[in-house]
Amino acid sequence: MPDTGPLLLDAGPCRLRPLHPDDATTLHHLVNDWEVVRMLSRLPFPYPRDLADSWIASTCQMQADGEGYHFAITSPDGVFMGCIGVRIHTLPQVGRVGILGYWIGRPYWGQGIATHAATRMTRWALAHLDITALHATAAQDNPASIRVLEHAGFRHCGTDRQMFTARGTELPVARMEVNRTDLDMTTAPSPPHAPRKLVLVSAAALINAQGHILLARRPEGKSMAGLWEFPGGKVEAGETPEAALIRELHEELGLDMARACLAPFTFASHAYPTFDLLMPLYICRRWQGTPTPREGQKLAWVAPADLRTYAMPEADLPFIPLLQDLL
Ligand SMILES: Nc1nc2c([nH]c(=O)n2[C@H]2C[C@H](O)[C@@H](COP(=O)(O)OP(=O)(O)OP(=O)(O)O)O2)c(=O)[nH]1
Ligand SMILES: [Mg+2]
Repeated sequence: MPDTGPLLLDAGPCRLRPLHPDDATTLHHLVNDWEVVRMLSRLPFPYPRDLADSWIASTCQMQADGEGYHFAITSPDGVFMGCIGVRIHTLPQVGRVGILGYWIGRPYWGQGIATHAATRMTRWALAHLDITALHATAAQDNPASIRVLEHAGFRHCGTDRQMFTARGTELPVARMEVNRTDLDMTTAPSPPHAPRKLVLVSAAALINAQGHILLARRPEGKSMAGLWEFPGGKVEAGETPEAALIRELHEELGLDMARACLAPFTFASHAYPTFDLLMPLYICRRWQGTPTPREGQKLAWVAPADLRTYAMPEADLPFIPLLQDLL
């Protein structure tokens, strides 16, 4: 089951919350509009009233099964304005991806609501769901929707043709995609020709009595959100790598430990698109306290054989066989 946390999200001037059966009347009133439906590939026009009920029921089931996460888009005082959702698909070679879809009722067009909702949903989905990327399509004659996706961080990755049920025909669509690296590039742009930055990070493989390793999921809002990492953080000016790690493990997990409990194991040296990472990894088997997520991160004790099932930052991948050999 993915880590979905409380499914109530702030998205600038709007809120996202799960759909409930009481939404059906308003949802039907807003979506049964030719100007809305003609841009949505799978919806019929007219949109039957009972389809609103069965759709809402199916979103609850999809969420319970971990197959889709659908939200009502509301104003801060709860006025229903549209829907947004992610459906999980497993693609050959690529693995699990989310398919983003949304619509806004016509009275609420032109206020940037779709952009706020899609931006928040994209960040949430990549931080909380076990997917490698989000995909979306938009009809080529719907430039407003293409712009929404661009603002949310999606890049164009081709064109296709898709059936539009309401229009009774196939139409050309823009295919768009965003992954975690794309988001990091848009949130931390570096000027062209800026010198590359070397970032020094200390990290720990905490190993418990069962020989399991503690991984932490980087929370929404941080770079690489949604990837599982070894707890730790950046070495600050004037700090030794060990002092930085002791400080980070206290700040992030509430643990206390002695310098002598940190055994240097190996290091990562990795060129990310926007910086170079140098990261010593220490082994630690003794500490005081129980690891407690203090920064909203999810924690998991992972058997060495299962490490590959957790999506990790690229720099960490060489650690996996070394830790499996050690343990
Ligand atoms: N802690 C940790 N960071 C990693 C790992 N692999 C990896 O590429 N990194 C990268 C992600 C970040 O770019 C950087 C660590 O930065 P961070 O955001 O965790 O730093 P921090 O804990 O000091 O947090 P902040 O105050 O800067 O937000 O190193 C890893 O296994 N553990
Ligand atoms: Mg950190």
